[in-house]
Amino acid sequence: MVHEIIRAEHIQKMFDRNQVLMDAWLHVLEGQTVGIVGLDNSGKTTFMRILAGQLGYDGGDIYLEGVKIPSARRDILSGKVAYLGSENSLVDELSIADNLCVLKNHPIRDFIVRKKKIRENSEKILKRVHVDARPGSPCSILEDNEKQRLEIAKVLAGGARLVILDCTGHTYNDQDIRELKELICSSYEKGVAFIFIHSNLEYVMQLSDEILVLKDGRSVRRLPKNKFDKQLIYKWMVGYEIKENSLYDRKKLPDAKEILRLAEVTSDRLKQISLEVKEGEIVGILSLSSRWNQEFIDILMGEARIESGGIYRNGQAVNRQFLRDRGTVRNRTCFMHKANIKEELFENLPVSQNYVFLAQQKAAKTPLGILSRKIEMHLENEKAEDLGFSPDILKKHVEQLTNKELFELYIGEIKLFHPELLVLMNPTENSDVLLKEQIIGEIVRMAEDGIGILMISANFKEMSAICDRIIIVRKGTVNGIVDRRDFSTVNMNLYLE
Ligand SMILES: Nc1ncnc2c1ncn2[C@@H]1O[C@H](COP(=O)(O)OP(=O)(O)OP(=O)(O)O)[C@@H](O)[C@H]1O
Repeated sequence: MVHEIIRAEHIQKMFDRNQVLMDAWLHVLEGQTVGIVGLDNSGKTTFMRILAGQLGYDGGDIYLEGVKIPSARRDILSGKVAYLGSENSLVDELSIADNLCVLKNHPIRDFIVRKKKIRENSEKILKRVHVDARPGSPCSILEDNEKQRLEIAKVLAGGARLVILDCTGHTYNDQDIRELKELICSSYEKGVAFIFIHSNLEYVMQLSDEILVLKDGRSVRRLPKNKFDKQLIYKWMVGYEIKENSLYDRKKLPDAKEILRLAEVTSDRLKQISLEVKEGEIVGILSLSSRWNQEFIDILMGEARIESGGIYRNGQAVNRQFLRDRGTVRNRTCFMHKANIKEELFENLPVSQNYVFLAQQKAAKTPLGILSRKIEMHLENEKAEDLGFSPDILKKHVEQLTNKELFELYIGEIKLFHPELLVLMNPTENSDVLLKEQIIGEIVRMAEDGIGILMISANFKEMSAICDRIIIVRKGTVNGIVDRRDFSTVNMNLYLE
């Protein structure tokens, strides 16, 4: 007989006067993965944190392994349900073995025996989760997805029966999804179950046995695997029909000049990378390594050194100082990594004041004072609409912004700078299907305005909707360049394997 691990009925939750969950329900059986999908703010994370005992709730019932759990006994849930969010809990500076700390409740009688056991157990776990590293190595050497698999193994070793993977903001590629699926399936024999949340519906469909659609705080549909249908699921999520990754018309600008060129750039992780971006072009880089991506960005931003090769802007060789000076009259570059947007802003100030700082940076660092109020008023009165967002956003503090508003703010900032080069890293990461369409549409419009765009992502489908060509990076080097007209016929996986 298949056992039920968790069942939740009519869950309700208020934050202040905001009713976030109205009627959320689900049940998960042993040996099953349930995918949960819904637009941003539909209440997925709140619901999951309630199931994991991290948050209380105002109405409804939760049953764990058939037993009703009193709402005051959240500790029972947190003992059996592990919630793994987008931020991983491993400490980069500690060794993998220390992070796993697999020996629980052992009296430390013999330090050497203990160390040996920890190492042996860590080796077993590393092998099981297909991570090719030594237990003594620091966690910082691992890719994000390797860290996630280790975390799963860790919570399972700690006795979790339900593992919730709330990874909306996590960047996966097909290989990562295959590895994750293998780990999930091999864990079923331990009598456990999983919940998987991600903004990429295809990944959710690949990993799940059932999908639950959450809309405005209510569970609205539950579908078994043989009924999965992307368009239908989007319709339930959004409320009307929507097409994802529709192909955009891309026109080449006549006499477009070269904006950026890399000639055989080599560094610690980059091996002889050559590429160019012209005005109005969208050039994709399909790379599956987050560490390679980071180093590539660091080099483009002058934060990391290159060992050989050259970087050219508008045909001129440039140095690190020039690259560091982005957003200036000389170096009209904007960089957008959605996950980091907030880091570039002052969270406790209203949006309008953030713009004052940005505008001042642009206007050669004029002192604050009358000028700032002038810019603020200008923004409030005229500029907000030009920049594409509602005046209401200007008054909000950055920390109160929704995902959509943050994006609009960022686009506003880009427009304020009129860059000639825009570097994007995973631009639609952590966005629901509606916001994704908005972001992609905005990128195309900026290219039409002549901005040269370099888009780094692991999402081929999305890139192929808008890019003029895609550069495929494998093991640090360019493994192929595919032109737009060949996107539909070329099998990208061949370049990545
Ligand atoms: N601690 C909190 N205090 C006040 N409001 C909150 C809190 N946590 C969440 N909310 C609100 O609850 C609503 C639902 O948020 P939640 O994160 O559960 O949705 P979600 O579907 O997981 O969205 P996303 O995919 O964007 O993470 C949002 O309006 C959010 O602002």
